[in-house]
Amino acid sequence: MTNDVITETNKMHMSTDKIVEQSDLYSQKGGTVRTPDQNPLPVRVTARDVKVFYGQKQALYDVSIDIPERSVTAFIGPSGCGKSTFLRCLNRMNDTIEGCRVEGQIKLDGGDIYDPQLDVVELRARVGMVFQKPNPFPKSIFENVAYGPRIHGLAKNKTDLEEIVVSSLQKASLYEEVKDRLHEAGTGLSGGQQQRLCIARAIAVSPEVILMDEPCSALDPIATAKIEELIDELRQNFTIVIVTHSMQQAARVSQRTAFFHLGVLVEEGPTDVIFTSPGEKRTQDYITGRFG
Ligand SMILES: Nc1ncnc2c1ncn2[C@@H]1O[C@H](COP(=O)(O)OP(=O)(O)OP(=O)(O)O)[C@@H](O)[C@H]1O
Repeated sequence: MTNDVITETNKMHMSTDKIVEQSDLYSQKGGTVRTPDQNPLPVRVTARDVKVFYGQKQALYDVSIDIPERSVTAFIGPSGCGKSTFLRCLNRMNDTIEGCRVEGQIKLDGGDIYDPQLDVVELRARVGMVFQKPNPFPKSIFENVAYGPRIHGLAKNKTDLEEIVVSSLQKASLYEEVKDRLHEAGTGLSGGQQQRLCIARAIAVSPEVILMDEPCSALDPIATAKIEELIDELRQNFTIVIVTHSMQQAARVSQRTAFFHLGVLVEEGPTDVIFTSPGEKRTQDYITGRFG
C-alpha cells in the first residue's frame, strides 16, 4: 500500500470541514490504512509503534492506533495475528508472561502506561479486563463485585459498598436476576450470567476502559445477544475494546474496527467502512472469507 493510496483512501471518507482535529496518525507514513471518523470522538488511548516479542519471536510490528472514548473498537483478524497480544498491552497484562517484551509507547489520557513509576494494580483498575471464559472468584455474587472497590478503598462504609455492588450489577444487566441470592456462589450462575458478573466486577472499580477478549466465545447465542446488548449500553459510559473472531459481532457492536494480520495492523477505520469499502485487499479478502 503506497502513501498515495492511503491519502486517497482518507480523502474518500473525509469531509474536512467535519474533522475537528486531525490526529497525527493520519499524517504518519507507514503501512496501516486509516480512515478517520466523520465526527471523531476524543481519544482515550494512543499506541505508537508498539512491538511485542515472546523471547526471540516477534508477535507485533509497529502497531499505532488511537482508541476513541465512549465507543467500541473491535480487533479482528485470523487466529495468531496478535489481537489478544495487543489487547493485553493496553493494561500491561503481558507483564505477567515470562519472556514477553513490549516496545513502543502506549498512553492513557496522555500518561505513559509503561512508566516504571506507575502502579500496575491501579492501571488495571482504570483499564479493566473481561476474559474469554467467565472467571468469577469462588466467592458469593456480592463478594465478587465488592472485592475491587474494597481493595481500592472506593467505599467509605458498608452502605456505600452495597450501593456500588447493586449499581454495578444493574449496569451489567444482572441485578434483577440475582437480587434474591446475592450471597450465593457466583460460580453457581449460568455461563452468560457469570460473564455479566465478571463485567459487573470490572465496572465496580469505575474503569475508564474495559478490554474484552472474546467475551462471548464460551456462550450460547441467547447469552451472546445479551452481552452484545450490554456492550452497546456500556459504551455510553466506558471506552470498550473487544477482540472477536466473529465478524458479525464486530459489525453489530463496534463503531471502529481494526484488522490485524501476521502481527501487523493492516487497516483501521469506522466499522461500516471496514465492512463495506475497505481500503486494503487483505482486509477485503478477510471479511469476504477468503482466508482466516
Ligand atoms: N504466551 C505466549 N508465548 C509465546 N508465544 C505467544 C504467547 N502468546 C501468544 N503467542 C504467539 O504470538 C502470536 C500472536 O498470538 P495472539 O494470541 O496474540 O493472537 P490472536 O490473534 O489473539 O489469536 P487467537 O485469535 O487465536 O486468539 C502467535 O504467533 C502466538 O503463537
